[in-house]
Amino acid sequence: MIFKKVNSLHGEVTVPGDKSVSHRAIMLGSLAEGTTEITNFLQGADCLSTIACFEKMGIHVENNKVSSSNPSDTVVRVKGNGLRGLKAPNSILDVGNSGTTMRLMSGILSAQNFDVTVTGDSSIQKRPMKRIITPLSMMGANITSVNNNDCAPLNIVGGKLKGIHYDSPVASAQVKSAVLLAGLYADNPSSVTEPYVSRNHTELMFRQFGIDIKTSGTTATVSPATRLTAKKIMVPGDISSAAYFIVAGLIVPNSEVLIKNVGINPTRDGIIKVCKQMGANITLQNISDKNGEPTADILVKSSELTGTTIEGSIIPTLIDELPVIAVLACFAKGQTIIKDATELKVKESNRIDVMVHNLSLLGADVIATEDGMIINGGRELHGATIESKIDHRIAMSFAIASLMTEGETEIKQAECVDISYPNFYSDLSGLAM
Ligand SMILES: O=C(O)C1=C[C@@H](OP(=O)(O)O)[C@@H](O)[C@H](O)C1
Ligand SMILES: C=C(OP(=O)(O)O)C(=O)O
Repeated sequence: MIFKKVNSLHGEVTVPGDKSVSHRAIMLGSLAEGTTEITNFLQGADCLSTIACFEKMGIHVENNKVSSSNPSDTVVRVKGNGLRGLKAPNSILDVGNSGTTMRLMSGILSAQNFDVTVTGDSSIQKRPMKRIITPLSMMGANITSVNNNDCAPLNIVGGKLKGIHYDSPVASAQVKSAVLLAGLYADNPSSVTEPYVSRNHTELMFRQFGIDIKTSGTTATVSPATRLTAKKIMVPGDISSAAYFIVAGLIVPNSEVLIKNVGINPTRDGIIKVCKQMGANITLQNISDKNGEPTADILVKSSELTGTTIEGSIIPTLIDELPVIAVLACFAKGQTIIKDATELKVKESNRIDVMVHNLSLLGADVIATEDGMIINGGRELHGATIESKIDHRIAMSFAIASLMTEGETEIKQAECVDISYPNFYSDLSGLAM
C-alpha cells in the first residue's frame, strides 16, 4: 500500500472498541450465567479469534457485525454457560495472532475438566509462554510446550488448582490476568505482585461480574468464585488505536483532530502524559465512565515538541504505543530516550529492531539500545519501502510517519491492521480530505 505526504489533518474520528476490554468481555461473558451484551466490541481479528475459541468450547455468541454499518451500534451477545460450563473442544484451539487470547485463556483452561491444545500463527509460536506456564504450574496446572521450547503449541491438562501468591518478574497484564482467571477456580485466594502496575481491565471487569477482587499498590488478589452474573458491557474506544491519530494530529502542521470516546484508564494513558511532557496541545473533553473505565474525547492540535525520556513505571501504560511514540520523537526537537522497554522485543515482532530499521530507512537518526531506543529528532524524512513484519502496530506507525515524508512510502502487508483496527486506513484518509 502506498502513502503520501499530507498538508494538514482535520475532523473527527471514532476509534473502534478497546481490544483488551473486548477480549475480557467475551471470556467473562462465557463463564457467566445469563447473556452478556457487549456494545462497541472490537471487530478485529484478535477479538474474533477469542470468540472462535469460546464457540469451540460450546459458547453461543451472536455477532451481527455484517448487518451494521456502524460497528459501535453492534451488540455482541454471549450466552454464558456458567463457571463450569465450558465443553471440551473437538479440535485444537487457534488464537491466531493474539497473545492476549493465548495467555488469558490458558488461565481458564488450566482449571477445566478436559485437556486441550492451544496454538496460533507463526508469530504466536515464537512468543514466550514460560511466563504463564510458571505461575499456572505453581497453581497445579499441567501445561507442556509441545515443541519443548516454552512457546505455543501448549498442551493444557485441566484440573484442580490451588491459590498462590505470585511475584511476577515482568509487569504484564497478560501474566497477571492468567493467574487471576485461574484463581477464580482455585481453593484459596490468589494474588499477583508485579514490578509496576500493568493495565487493570481484568480487575475492573471482575468487579462488574461480581467477583471479589482487591488491589493494593502493585498487588491484585482474587477470591475463588462460585458464580458470575451476566452483564451489559460498554467497551470504550481503544487508546492504543487513538494513539495513531494523536501523533498524526501533533506532527502534521495546521491540524486539529477530535478523537471521540477514548478509554483513558490511568493504567493505559501514558501516551497522553508523554505527549504533554513533550509540549503537546492535547485537551480532554466530555470525561465520563463506562463500567468503571474512564473515557474522554481527545482534542489534538499540531504542536512544537521537544524530546523526553520515557522509562520506569510509565512503560506498561504505553507499551503498545511505543512504536508510534518513536515516530513522534522523530518530529520533536532534541533527543528522546526510551528505556526499560525490553518487552517490545517479544510482541508480534521485535518492535525495537523493526522500528529502528524502518525509521532508519526513512532517514531518521535512531539507534537501538538493550532496552529501548534513542531518537534524535528534527531530520527531514523521505519515503521508502517498509516491511510491516505482519505487525499491525508497525504498519499503522509507518502510515503515520508517511504523512510527513517527502516522496512515496510503501508499506508491505499493510492489511495486518485488521488485527486491531480494520477501518484504520479509511479513517485516516477521512482526516486528510
Ligand atoms: O492484557 C492485555 O490485554 C494486553 C497486555 C499487554 O501485553 P503484556 O501483558 O504482555 O505486556 C499488551 O501489550 C497487549 O496488547 C494487550
Ligand atoms: C502486543 C499486542 O497484542 P497481543 O499481545 O494480544 O498479541 C498488541 O496488540 O500490540
